[in-house]
Amino acid sequence: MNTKYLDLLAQKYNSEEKVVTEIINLEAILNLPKGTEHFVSDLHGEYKAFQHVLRNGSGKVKEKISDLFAKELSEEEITEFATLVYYPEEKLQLIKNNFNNTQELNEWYTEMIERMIKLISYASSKYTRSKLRKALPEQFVYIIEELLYKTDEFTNKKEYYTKIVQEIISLGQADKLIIGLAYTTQRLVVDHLHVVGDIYDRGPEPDKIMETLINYHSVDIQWGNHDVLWLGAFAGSKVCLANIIRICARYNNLGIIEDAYGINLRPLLNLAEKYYADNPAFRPKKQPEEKLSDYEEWQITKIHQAITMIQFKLESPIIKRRPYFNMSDRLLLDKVDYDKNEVTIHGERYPIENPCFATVNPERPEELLEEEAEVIDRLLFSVQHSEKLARHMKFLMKKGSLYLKYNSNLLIHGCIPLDEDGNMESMEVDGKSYKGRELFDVFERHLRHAFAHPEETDDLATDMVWYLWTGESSSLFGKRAMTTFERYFIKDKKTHKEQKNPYYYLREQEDICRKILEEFDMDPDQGHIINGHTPVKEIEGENPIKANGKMIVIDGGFSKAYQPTTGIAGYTLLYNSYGMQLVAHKHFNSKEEILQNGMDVLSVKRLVDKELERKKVRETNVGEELLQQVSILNDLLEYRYLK
Ligand SMILES: O=P(O)(O)OC[C@H]1O[C@](O)(COP(=O)(O)O)[C@@H](O)[C@@H]1O
Ligand SMILES: [Mn+2]
Repeated sequence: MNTKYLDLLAQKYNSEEKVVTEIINLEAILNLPKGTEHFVSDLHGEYKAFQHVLRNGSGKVKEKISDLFAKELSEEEITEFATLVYYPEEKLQLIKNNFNNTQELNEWYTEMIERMIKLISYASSKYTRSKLRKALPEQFVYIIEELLYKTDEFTNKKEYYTKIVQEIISLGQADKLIIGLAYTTQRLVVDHLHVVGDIYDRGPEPDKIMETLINYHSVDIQWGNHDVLWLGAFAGSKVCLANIIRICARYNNLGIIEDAYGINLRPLLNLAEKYYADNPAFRPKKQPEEKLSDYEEWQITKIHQAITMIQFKLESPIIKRRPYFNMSDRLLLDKVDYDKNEVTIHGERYPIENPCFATVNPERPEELLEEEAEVIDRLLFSVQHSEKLARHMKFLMKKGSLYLKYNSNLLIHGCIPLDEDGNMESMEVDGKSYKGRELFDVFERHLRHAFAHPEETDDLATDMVWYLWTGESSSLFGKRAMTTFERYFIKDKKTHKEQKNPYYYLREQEDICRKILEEFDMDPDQGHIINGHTPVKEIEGENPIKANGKMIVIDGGFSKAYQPTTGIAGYTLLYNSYGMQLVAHKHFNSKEEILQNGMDVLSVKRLVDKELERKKVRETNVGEELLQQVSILNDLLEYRYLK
């Protein structure tokens, strides 16, 4: 061990006792049961549903309450108490309205505080006191610790505790304390959160999800194809930018661009008003509760067309300057007969429905009008200067990666590109061929480079970010080609089909999953692949657990727009010291419904894997780090303090 480093460390641990204490502390932590990991994916802007899953810890909160209180509380009381833990502010308000006098209310407060303290004591039993302290509401740490660590045998203290609780109530602090305790419980129930991609697009509030994640105690993110699209836009890719605005227009979410991120859409609207009219193919998709005036709907329809055409035009030069992207089939603007409104795809001619080619010059279809070029430049400037978006994108970079190896599991959003025989599929980038893990690393390097150079808009790194969104060998897209053009303009549904990478049927096989785990230097006996991206079609009998449990698909099914195809809202995964549990969620309607009726949206749990012995921190990623620290501290002890 480098002695310079040890000298530096000795400044922090400047006595033998300090080193010894820290070693003992770390050893103690290593022997605690591993914390609970919570996996969610495909949130797609559905902040409220995500909040609910986070607040109830995919059912863990209620489970702990039932464990503790099943004997003394009825099912109804348990649900009511669970709701108080999920939404303390709102539930307090509702409950308080039911009381007729202060005495009744105070009795209720006393009981709830006692229950909450019991619950916290139980939920924190596998953590150190120091960790629990960090999770407690700051202004009440001292008081809660007094209440938590009371020992019932010393009954002479009982009065003292009763007094503390009474004081809290009479000082008007009971609500605050209950709210603080509720959030502490939520935090204790889940130790670490994994978001397996697709925070953005289709739903209305991705920005709020980002704020939640920024404030969350422990989280990592595996980027999804939609997240990468946003990162690309921020990193200077105009075509990614056109895509995010197109998707926001398509799902009636332009508020995200304008109101949440403060990006001015006026120039785009002016262009749209000038060149486009109503067009059924471009009307926004709405949820039943969303209302738009005819005027608003026309405006969005026009913006939708304007930005879609800009997107198609921007794709062409990239496809042409990167032949190894192998996307020349996608140069569809070149294949349109603008007089007849027909397009030739794979040798077949199709009529174009609902055309909107007013800005296209048939001689040079990819050429942007000066106005279009100006609009996209102004949009890019605005995007790159949005303070809030910058904060969100930087967080996404800091906590995110294309894949993650965590506690012997491999977490990826999309796929590992495979050929039909189950071999890693290779892709050529700038004259060199890559496959498997190496390909992931190349993709990630380019993404990070593009992000570090937002002033570059046409370099390889920036083009590669777009490739990740839509390229045939992208680990995030996982399909051969994106048929956006066909879905807007051609009636014949066979042209809409997007062929999936063989990975999506091969992943049913255990040996393929084992091979993938080995490719990532992981133990195939221990590990699992945890995958998002594709909704599990429960309706059609699809099982989210595949390949003898080696593959777990956990699309959370949060996206309302996609729920009719899945039959269930989706899945989340929990992994604690006893093993893994898959949780199936039903549709989340509203917080109000849960507050009123206590309806919880969880159902079945399937045991994915049961540990024969309870897993300890020692056997986890965190444990590995702690073990290294212990070893360094032992070196320090020997070098500095032991004669
Ligand atoms: O349903 P929409 O809005 O038409 O989007 C469809 C597009 O979304 C994609 O499915 C990608 O999004 P997902 O990652 O959510 O699957 C594309 O393959 C497809 O072209
Ligand atoms: Mn996806």
